[in-house]
Amino acid sequence: MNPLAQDARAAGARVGLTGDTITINGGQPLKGRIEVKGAKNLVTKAMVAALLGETPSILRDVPDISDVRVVRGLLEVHGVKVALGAEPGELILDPKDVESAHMVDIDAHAGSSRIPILFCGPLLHRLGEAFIPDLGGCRIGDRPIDFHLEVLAKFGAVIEKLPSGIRMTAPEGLVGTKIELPYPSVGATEQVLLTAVRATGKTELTGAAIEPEIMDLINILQKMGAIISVDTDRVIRIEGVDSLTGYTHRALFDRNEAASWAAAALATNGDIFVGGARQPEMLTFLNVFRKVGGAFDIHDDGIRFYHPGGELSPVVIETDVHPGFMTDWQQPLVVALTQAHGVSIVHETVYEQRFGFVEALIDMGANIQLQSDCLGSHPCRFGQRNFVHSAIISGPTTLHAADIVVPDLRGGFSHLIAALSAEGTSRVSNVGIISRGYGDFITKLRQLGANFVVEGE
Ligand SMILES: CC(=O)N[C@H]1[C@@H](OP(=O)(O)OP(=O)(O)OC[C@H]2O[C@@H](n3ccc(=O)[nH]c3=O)[C@H](O)[C@@H]2O)O[C@H](CO)[C@@H](O)[C@@H]1O
Ligand SMILES: C=C(OP(=O)(O)O)C(=O)O
Repeated sequence: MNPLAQDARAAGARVGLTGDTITINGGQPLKGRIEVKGAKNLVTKAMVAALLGETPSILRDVPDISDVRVVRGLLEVHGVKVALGAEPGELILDPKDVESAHMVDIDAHAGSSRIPILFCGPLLHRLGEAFIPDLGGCRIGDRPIDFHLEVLAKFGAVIEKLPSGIRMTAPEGLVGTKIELPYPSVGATEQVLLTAVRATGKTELTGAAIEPEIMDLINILQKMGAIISVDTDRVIRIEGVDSLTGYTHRALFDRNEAASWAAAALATNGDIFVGGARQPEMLTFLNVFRKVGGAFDIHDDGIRFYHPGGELSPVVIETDVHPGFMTDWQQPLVVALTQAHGVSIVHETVYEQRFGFVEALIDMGANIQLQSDCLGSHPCRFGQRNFVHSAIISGPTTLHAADIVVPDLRGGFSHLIAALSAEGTSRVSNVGIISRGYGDFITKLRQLGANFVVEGE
């Protein structure tokens, strides 16, 4: 097994996933309606924000994904009572016992998600100390946390690196500051927000990320009593306040999940109505989907994505920070691009190693060449550094069945799509990792008429 798959398998095992291998009889269009819930990349941060409130928070449309379970476990370790609310997908997060909780067993969640790093600001405010275990998340590059540590140090955190993780204290409290991010990192922007809202005085962040999930986190923090303005040119200003209350919020839908099902509709010649998907957050994706030859209808309650017949066309894509084409969308779309007539190019500019999933597609018959040059109009941070971060996809190619070990979340979903579009029977293992970000995906595949068997069921 390759090291990536080993990491992924270990991460899956850590969060207790079952039904890890599925056998797929491909070659049939996916058709039907599924619903997407709140975004993994917002919900997990919204759960952390509840730590900042003096009163309980209510979060709605929480998806049943393992990243939510990991963050729930971390919050409970820190004394937050987490209970299910009256409506399906509703969580009630009560932080009143945080001060009296002991930090035990936090290491049990090490390596399962990247979220623990975002506990630092809230815990420093509430307890004056924080311990962060080794982080997980998809292995799609080095994934350093230098921006996070620099940001926290600027607020006044004292950081001590230990063999088992990172310990932080704030002997003088946390004080607002001026910060400039060298790259608009989603996580580092969230770190600033979650720390600045309760810091003493004002914070000015330039070079901020402005993804829709960040804007929704800002909505939540404002509901809690924070004062945050988002100005032009990636500048966010925060005025610290003395206390925050809990919030009630319905999470933004998961645009990454929606784009993945859209790509599945295109690659399998299918027709999928994604309930809960909205146009504004998907504008950039929809343009590319249309250029490739996919069709969509926007409805009040979701978006219908379908293959309208005819040939698919090649495209040139560069992934980028918002409002660009999101990095999490490229893997599922690449499967559809193997069916386009001509040469497509994908230049990945956000992560330096996000083409690990391509090896399995090549084994299945795809014609994909990987390059370390920047194959796009923008030279990126990875050019001239031997990172294989551009792909040339020549199509159409018939995909045939294979045995695949899923390497990471989005790569894994793209492997599912490939197996569903390929003729024959594929065995896809380590699918548990897909539950990190795709709630109930086995049920949804059934709703869409996929022909597969979960081993052991
Ligand atoms: C849980 C979550 O929300 N994950 C999303 C988040 O990840 P995440 O928040 O980890 O991604 P970032 O935006 O921080 O990373 C972007 C780039 O900045 C670099 N970087 C980041 C932090 C740091 O301290 N130093 C540094 O060099 C990263 O290596 C990467 O090359 O945004 C990514 C980019 O939209 C998405 O793909 C992930 O799905
Ligand atoms: C890379 C991803 O997530 P994470 O940052 O949680 O690993 C993803 O959602 O595709």
